[in-house]
Amino acid sequence: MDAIVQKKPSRAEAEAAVETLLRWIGDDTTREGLIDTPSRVAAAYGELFSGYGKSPEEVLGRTFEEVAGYEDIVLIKDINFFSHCEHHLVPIIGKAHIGYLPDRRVVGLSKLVRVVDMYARRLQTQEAMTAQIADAIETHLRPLGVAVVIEAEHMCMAMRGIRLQGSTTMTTTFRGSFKNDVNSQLRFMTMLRDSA
Ligand SMILES: Nc1nc2c(ncn2[C@@H]2O[C@H](COP(=O)(O)OP(=O)(O)OP(=O)(O)O)[C@@H](O)[C@H]2O)c(=O)[nH]1
Ligand SMILES: [Zn+2]
Repeated sequence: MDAIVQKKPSRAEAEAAVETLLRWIGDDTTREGLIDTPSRVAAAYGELFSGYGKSPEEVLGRTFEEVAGYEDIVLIKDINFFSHCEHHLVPIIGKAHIGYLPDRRVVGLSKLVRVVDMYARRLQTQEAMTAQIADAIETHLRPLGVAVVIEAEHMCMAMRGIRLQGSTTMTTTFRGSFKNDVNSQLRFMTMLRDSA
């Protein structure tokens, strides 16, 4: 979901909404500690959800080919991220692992981390985030294959609702050679596990 169709409210409207929520939970928004909270929350949301202002083209637009003929899997693991679930606006805390099989072109390693960061800084489900990262790499890098694994804990399950702490959800997306060739998939999973 890249297109934002609704009109963006003003900063003042956002702050007023936070103030309403604070009153709704039962606190006194005129007390000293809360006076600046609507403004702080608006600023924090700007940072926590800055991923809406970025696009995968921007992040993955620059690729290079001078890799001395390297043509094996590139795997970057343990990319830590914080996101927020789209159902409750509560944190999702996790790690992403990305592998791709280059078709001549590679991308700067930090750009893979930036792609994770961009999608993490939007409201998410874990499944969507996994697929979006794979899509972005597939579309902009055109590798022979891409594999994305995400492991995460959902605070909306730990802090509220079912109140289950310490569980990890794993999602995987395999594209291209990783989807079509079980051996590539196994190799990726083995590299991930063995380097743990
Ligand atoms: N599939 C999926 N579900 C998620 C994710 N994050 C949160 N959820 C779930 O989204 C569901 C929303 O269910 P609802 O019944 O609409 O909302 P709810 O009444 O707040 O649900 P409970 O959490 O069971 O109290 C819950 O089961 C959450 O655990 C995610 O990334 N992927
Ligand atoms: Zn949730």
